[in-house]
Amino acid sequence: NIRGMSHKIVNLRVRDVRFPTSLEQHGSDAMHTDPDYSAAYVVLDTDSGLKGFGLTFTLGKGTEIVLCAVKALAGLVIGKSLQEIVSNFRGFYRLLTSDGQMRWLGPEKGVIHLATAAVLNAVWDLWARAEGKYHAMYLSIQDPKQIVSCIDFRYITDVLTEEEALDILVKAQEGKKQREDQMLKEGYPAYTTSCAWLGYSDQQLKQLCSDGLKSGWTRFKVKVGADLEDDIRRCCLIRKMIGPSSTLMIDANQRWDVAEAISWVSRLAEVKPLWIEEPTSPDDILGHAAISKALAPLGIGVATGEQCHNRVMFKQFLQASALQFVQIDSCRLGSVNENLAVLLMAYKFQVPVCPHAGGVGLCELVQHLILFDYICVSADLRNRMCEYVDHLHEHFTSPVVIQDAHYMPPKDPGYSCEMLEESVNRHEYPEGDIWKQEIKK
Ligand SMILES: C[C@H](O)[C@@H](O)[C@@H](O)[C@H](O)C(=O)O
Ligand SMILES: [Mg+2]
Repeated sequence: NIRGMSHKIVNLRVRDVRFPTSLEQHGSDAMHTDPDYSAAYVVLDTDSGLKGFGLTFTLGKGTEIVLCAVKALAGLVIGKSLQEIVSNFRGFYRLLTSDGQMRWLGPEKGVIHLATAAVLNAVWDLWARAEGKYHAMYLSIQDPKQIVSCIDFRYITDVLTEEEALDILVKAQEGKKQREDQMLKEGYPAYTTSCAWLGYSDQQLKQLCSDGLKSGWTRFKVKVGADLEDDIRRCCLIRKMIGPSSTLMIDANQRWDVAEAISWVSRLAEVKPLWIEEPTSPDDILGHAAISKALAPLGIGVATGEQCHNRVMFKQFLQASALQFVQIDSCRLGSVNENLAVLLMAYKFQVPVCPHAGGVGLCELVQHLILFDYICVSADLRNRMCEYVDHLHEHFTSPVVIQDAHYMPPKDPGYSCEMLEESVNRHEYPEGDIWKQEIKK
């Protein structure tokens, strides 16, 4: 039992929470021109009174479909105790992802997988809270044996076996305490995407960039891909403002075909981007490999992952040298369980992990995964940074803390994605005040 209690899950509630971010073009990119940042927000109630909070990130209308999927999974969760789940977490992950009827919707991809992430994120939150009063989630994943027992190695044993994973984790125990102390002192390096959404005017870019520089940011991501001449102008403007020693990344959100990606990005080489993110279809592993090969001589890497369905695809991206930066996502993959597998594979291939964050709640969640990566797996900060986006943190009970462009480790118990009740009520779709007003307009 976990501190004397089994914490039986007696109810699962899920709510459709949406923020009208599209009104001001926050979050806009070459493919998502009107994103309303949203979440399928899950609350687990237990017989002990302890609650677990989880979410998956979606956009606007898509949320109602994710909600249906979460409800379809609820029967697999209600009635189980936390104790039962975590004593065979790999088995529970399989139960959710291998249901004989529902796996047809995936398997391990799309809406059903986003829903799985929402549910499992809430279980991880509950687990961390059950472990003790001041137990942030990233501290629950410290014991090598326990970590591997959470991972489903099915389909990846050709590159990573359970024994190898254990070996990596055991070796990384050395220096762990120093790294944890270092993180508590310095935080984990971050970059910002908030200055240069595609729908922002040049005036806005300039203002946000200069504000960003003043607050200590040195790494900036710019949206590209809709119009080449605009991209050249916007990227040059930003490069000029941030100077040659700051880092610039560009993100096309899947806009191009392979050849077009290569020629377009070659035209942007003068602004010296560190990476081009999602140049083409997120499913096109060999396409990404071709782009990586063509852009390597220009010193530009390929980054992808925010829409990479599962560990199997990450495995192939790594095998095919199709990416130079692994962008894990706390909700796209099957929660912590599947992200652990990807972190370990990335380590094996020595490819740096630079998580995708932003949206609503993604920064709150993924900070735990990247802290874990540094402290317990990679022990390396070279070429690594975690995305940060400056929207919607005020809706969380334990929002991320950024200091001098670094994520400071979360101190509150859990997985940091509990939302303020008031925020959920106001933004629930379509009944919340915010939407009643919007719909009237
Ligand atoms: C619709 C979203 O804002 C995306 O544009 C965003 O997640 C983006 O790809 C990112 O890398 O932050
Ligand atoms: Mg992106």
